[in-house]
Amino acid sequence: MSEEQLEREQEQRRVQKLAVEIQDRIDTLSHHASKISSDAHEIRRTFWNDVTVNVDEPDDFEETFYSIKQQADLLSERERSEKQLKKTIKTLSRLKESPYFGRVDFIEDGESSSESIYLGITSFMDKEEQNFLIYDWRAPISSIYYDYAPGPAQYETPSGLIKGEMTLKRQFIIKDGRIEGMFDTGVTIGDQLLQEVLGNNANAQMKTIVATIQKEQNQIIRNEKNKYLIVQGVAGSGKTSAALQRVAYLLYRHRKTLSAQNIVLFSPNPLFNSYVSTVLPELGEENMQQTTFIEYLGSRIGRGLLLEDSFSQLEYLLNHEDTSEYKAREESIRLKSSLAFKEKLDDYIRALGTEGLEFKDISLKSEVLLSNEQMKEQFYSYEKGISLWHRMELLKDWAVKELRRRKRLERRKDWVKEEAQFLDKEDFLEAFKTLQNKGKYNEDSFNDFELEEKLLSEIVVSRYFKPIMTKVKRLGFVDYRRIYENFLRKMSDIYSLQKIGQGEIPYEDATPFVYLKDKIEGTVSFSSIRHIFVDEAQDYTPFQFAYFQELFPNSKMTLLGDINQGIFSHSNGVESFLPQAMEGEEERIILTKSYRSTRPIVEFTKRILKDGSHIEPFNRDGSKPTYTTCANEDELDAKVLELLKAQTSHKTVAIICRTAMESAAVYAKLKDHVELRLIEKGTITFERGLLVIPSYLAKGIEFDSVILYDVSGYSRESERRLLYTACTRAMHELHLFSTGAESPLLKEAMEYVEKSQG
Ligand SMILES: Nc1ncnc2c1ncn2[C@@H]1O[C@H](COP(=O)(O)OP(=O)(O)OP(=O)(O)O)[C@@H](O)[C@H]1O
Repeated sequence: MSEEQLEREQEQRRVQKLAVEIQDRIDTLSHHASKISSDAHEIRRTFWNDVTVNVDEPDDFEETFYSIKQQADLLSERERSEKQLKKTIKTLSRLKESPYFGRVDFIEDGESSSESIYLGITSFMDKEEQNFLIYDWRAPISSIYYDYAPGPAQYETPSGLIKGEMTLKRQFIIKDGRIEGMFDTGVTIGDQLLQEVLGNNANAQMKTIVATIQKEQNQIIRNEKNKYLIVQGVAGSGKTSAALQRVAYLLYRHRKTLSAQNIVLFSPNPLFNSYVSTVLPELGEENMQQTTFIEYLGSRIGRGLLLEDSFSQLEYLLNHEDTSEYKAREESIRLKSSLAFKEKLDDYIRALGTEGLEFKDISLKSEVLLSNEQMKEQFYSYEKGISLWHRMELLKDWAVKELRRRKRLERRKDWVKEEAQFLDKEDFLEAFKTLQNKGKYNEDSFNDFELEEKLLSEIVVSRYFKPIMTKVKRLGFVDYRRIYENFLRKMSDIYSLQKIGQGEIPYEDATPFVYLKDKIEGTVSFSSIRHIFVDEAQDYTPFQFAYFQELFPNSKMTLLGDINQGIFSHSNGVESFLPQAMEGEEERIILTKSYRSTRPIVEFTKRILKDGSHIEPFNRDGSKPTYTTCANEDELDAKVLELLKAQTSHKTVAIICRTAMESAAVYAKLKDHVELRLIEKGTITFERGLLVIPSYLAKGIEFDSVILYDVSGYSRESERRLLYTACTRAMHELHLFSTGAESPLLKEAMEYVEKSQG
C-alpha cells in the first residue's frame, strides 16, 4: 500500500471514529431535548393550575401578575433551550455527514511538535472537553488555512499574534461519512478542490464556500477594523459569497453581543433574497434581515404617491431614447444622485426653518378646522432656534389641543343630533360601556335623557374626529408633496413635477423626498442595527449612501459592487461607490479573479468592457461562447428552441433579454414549445429549469447556461455594462444570438466566440 493510501485510510478511520462520537453527542442532546420538550408540554398543560388568579384587590392583582409572569418565563426559557438544542442537533447531524473540509498541521514557534487542526462548519470537542477534534472555520487559528500555503504562517488572536510553521495543508471532500477526495495543497491554494466545486451545476440557491475561501476573500470576511469596508470585485469574484460568510463570521465572533437581528442586507431584488437565503442556515446560523432599498422607500412614501422602482426607471432609459424629455430626465437622474444635489436640498431644508412649509387644511365635512395658513402662522411663531422636527412636535400638540376644543364645540351642533338618530344600537351600547369604564359618566349626575343625548353626540363626533386625530398624531397634515414640489420648481424640474402632479414619484426623486420627510419629522434611525451590507453597491447613488449613514448611525457598512456592472445611468464613476464622507475610515479591497465562469467565457466577457484587462479567469476549462447570426426573428426562435431542447445536462438555463418587454415577448413565443418560466420584477422565488429573465433582474445570480436572446439590441455605449452583466451570469456555457448587424459593443470580443450562421 502506498504512503498516500495509508494516509487516506488513517484519515478515513478518523472520520469514522468521529462519526461515532458525534452520534453519541446527538443522542445525549436528543434525550435532553425530549426531556425539555415534555417539561414545556407539561407547563403548557398545567399553566393555569399553577397560576393563582385573584384580581379583587390591588395586592392580589400584583400577585396574579407575578404568578403568570413566572410561569410564562419558565415556559419561554424551556422553549428557548429546546430551540437551541434542536439547532445544535441539526448542525451536528450535518457535521456527522461531513465533519470537516480541511486540515493544517502547525508548529507554533517555541513548541517541539505540531498540532493537527481540522476545520469544519462548527467546532467539536472530545468528551472530556479537553481537545478540539474539529475547529470552527471562524476560529482565529483557522485563518491560516485560508491565508497561507505550507511554510511560515501566522494568525491573530485576541491576545496577540501567533507565529509558526505550517507543515501540512490538506483538503477533503467528505460525503455521507466517506472521504471522496483528499488533496495536499502546495502553493496554489485549493485549486483542485475549487475545480471540483466550480465544475458542479448551478443550484437554485447559492452555496457556502467555507472550504475554499480564497485569501483575498478571507480579508473581507474577517475585517473588523474599519467602519466602511468597500469591495470592488469583478463579476463572479465572490463578493456575495464573501459577504454571507462574513455575516456568519461576525455572528460567531460576537455571539454574545450580536444577533442576526442586528444585521441588514440590502439586496438588489426580492428574487436575490430567495437565492441567498440558504447559505447561513447551512452554516448553522440564522439569516440576517434582508430587504431591498425600494421596499424601504415604498414604506416611507406611503400610499399617496405611486413609487416608480429602479427597474421601471431603467426600462424607461432603455426604451425611450427617442423622446424629447429623455435627455432632460437622464440629466436629472444624474444630478439627483449627487452629493451636490443633497447640499441644495439641505439648503432648502434649512430655509424651511424660516418659511416655506406647507400644510394640508384639516377639515371636517368641508369645514376647515385648521387651515394651512393658521398652521404656518403657529409653526413660525415658535422660536427659530428650535429644530424643524421639534417645532413640528410642538405644532402637533397644539393642533391636537385645538381639535379637542373644536370637538367639544361640535357636539352641540344640529348635524350631530341628526346623525345620532341613525346610530346602531350596538354602537350605542359599546360606546356606553367604554365611557362608563373610563369613569366618564356618573349616572347620578344626569337624568336619563341628558345622559343619552350627550353620549350619542359624543359617539357621532368621535367617529369623525378619530381618523383626524390619528392623522394629526402621525404628522399627516404636513404637505410633504407640496414642499418637495416647491423645491423642484426652484430647480425648474419639469419632468418630475409633471409626474408628481399625476400622483407618481420617479425613482430618482424617491430618496430626496424621503430624506426631506425625515428631516421635517425628525430623522428615523435604526440604532439597533450594527452592520449593514449593501450588495450591488454600484447601483446606489452617493446621495443614497449619505442617507444610509444617517439611517444607520451605529452601523458598520460593507459595500460590495462592481463598477462595470453599474447598469443604472448614474453609476458612471468610482465616486458613486465611495462618497467623500467615508474617506479615512474605510478599507478598500479589490478582487480581480473571476470564479463563476469557465476561462473561455471570461476571456470573452472581459473584452466586452473597454478596460477589462485586469480581469483574471480562474483556470477552468469549457467550450468557447457561441455566436449565431440569424436572418430574422423566426429563425432565431427556432434556433433558440433547438438549443434549449439540447440543454439536458444543465439544471438552470436562462434566456436573458435586454428588457422586461422583450422577455415577455420571448416568453409568449416559446412557452408552448418548452417548459419555461418568466421572471419578472415581482418574482420572489428562484427555481431550477428553463427561464426567461430581463438582464437587470439576473444581477447577482448565475446559471449553468446562458442564452442571450438578441444581442443586436445592445448597441448604445450606455448598454455596454448591461451586456457585460448579462454575459457574466454564465457558469459553463454561453450562447449569443443575433438577427441584425454585429453589435459594436462586441467588436473586441468577437475573436473569442465560435461563430455560426443560422
Ligand atoms: N472561494 C470560492 N470557493 C468556491 N466557489 C467560489 C469561491 N468564490 C466564488 N465562488 C463561486 O463563484 C460564483 C460567483 O460568486 P458570487 O456570486 O459570490 O460572486 P459576485 O462577485 O457576487 O458576482 P457578481 O458580481 O457577478 O454577481 C459562485 O458560484 C460562488 O459559489
